[in-house]
Amino acid sequence: MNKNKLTDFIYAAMFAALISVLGFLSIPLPFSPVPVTGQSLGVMLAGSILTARQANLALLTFLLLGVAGVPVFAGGTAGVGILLGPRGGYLLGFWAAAILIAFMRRQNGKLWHLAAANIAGGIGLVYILGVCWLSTVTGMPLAKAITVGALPYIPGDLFKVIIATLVGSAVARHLPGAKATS
Ligand SMILES: O=C(O)CCCC[C@@H]1SC[C@@H]2NC(=O)N[C@@H]21
Repeated sequence: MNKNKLTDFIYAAMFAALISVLGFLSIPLPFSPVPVTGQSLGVMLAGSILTARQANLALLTFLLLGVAGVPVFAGGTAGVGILLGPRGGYLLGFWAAAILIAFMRRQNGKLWHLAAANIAGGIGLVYILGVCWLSTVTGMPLAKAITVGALPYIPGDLFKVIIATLVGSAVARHLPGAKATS
């Protein structure tokens, strides 16, 4: 295996582990099947720091571990049932979001570029896939799915955008081969 591939696998494993650990920060909401979770912060950090290829590998590893029964999904859950259940769209959204953020991030770009990428991927894309899936799987009308599956999470996820943008830009500057943001 060449050095670049090894680096990709090491970074992917580190971020799959980070997202899994942040999944234990999970707060159930009584009115929704979707918990507040730290996972999306890990997803935004992956997109903010890794290349698109590394982010893809990280999220693929995270999803495969969860499907294989390792308790990496929110609140220490696992299994294909979670992926096919009401929360599955958010999990697929995580995958797409990490790749989108990494693609949108500009080399030596401004901090607000990274913040915009985190909002587009970590909130926009995750919510679109999550809410549409939630509505389809549960039979909930779309408006209700937006009310219980998106609106309550916006303040917390905007806070995660700020953290991921500041931490991501600082870390990326010091990682070999990573893209710096100023
Ligand atoms: O079951 C899982 O592992 C996925 C949970 C998804 C939670 C979503 S992600 C976007 C929104 N922000 C949160 O803090 N929770 C929801």
